[in-house]
Amino acid sequence: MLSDLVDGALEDAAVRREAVSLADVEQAAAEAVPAVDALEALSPRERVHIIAEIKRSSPSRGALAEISDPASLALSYQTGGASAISVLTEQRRFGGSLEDLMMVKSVVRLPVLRKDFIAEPYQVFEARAAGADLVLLIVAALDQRTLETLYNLIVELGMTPLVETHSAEEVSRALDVGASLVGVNARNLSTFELDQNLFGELADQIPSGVIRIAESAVKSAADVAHYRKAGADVVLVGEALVTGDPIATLQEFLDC
Ligand SMILES: O=P(O)(O)OC[C@@H](O)[C@@H](O)c1c[nH]c2ccccc12
Repeated sequence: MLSDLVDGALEDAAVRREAVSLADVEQAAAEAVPAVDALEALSPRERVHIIAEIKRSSPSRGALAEISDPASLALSYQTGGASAISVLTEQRRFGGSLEDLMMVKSVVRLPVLRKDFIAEPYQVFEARAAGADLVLLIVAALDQRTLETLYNLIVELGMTPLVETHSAEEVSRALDVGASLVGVNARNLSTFELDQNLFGELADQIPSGVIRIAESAVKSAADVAHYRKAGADVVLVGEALVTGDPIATLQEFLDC
């Protein structure tokens, strides 16, 4: 499944590249408003930070929400106290687009994450050109050399990489490239299995000074408290926010 998602994302990028060349997208990235400092926005504090996600559907959960106006949902997230916004831009299985990200970026002051299956530089330049401040890199989807190349490019463009892991080995690979924002996804992207204990098992391996993010299936205040206790500085929440009342849910989760 993960390699299908990556292949699909690369095919879609190749189609966009027919319309906008690499040189043009590089130029657009260079001219974009500079990225905001996501590390500062997510730096550990007494309260948990929430990255609030905009996601219409997913291969594991099916259709979640229509979201006809991603900008207004993002504004609700900002009002509710989110520290950053994640926008799924993958089209085939998640129903997102770079246009969603641009609309969101035009209305919020919070840092915005491009959540997609990023595997080549073109997609990183596109992210910056669309206004992204953070870019997701999924360790399981990349060989170490590509991970490093993409990581360095994201940093060169002034953005922050969020490096996603799902095992002890992947955490070491994330740390080897110098990641300062490490996510542990409770969901295995190949089998879709969930393991809510994984974050707690891997958290100790992530040194202090590196921001630790717990991702996926955070559905209740109790889940937030569970991850907080296990050492999460940040939780990334999608489904619970797009299917419920976003402001009330954020406030409840922030009170943990
Ligand atoms: O909707 P949830 O269960 O709250 O999960 C959000 C987020 O963790 C999930 O969307 C996610 C984590 N890593 C990803 C990589 C690609 C696509 C999606 C994801």
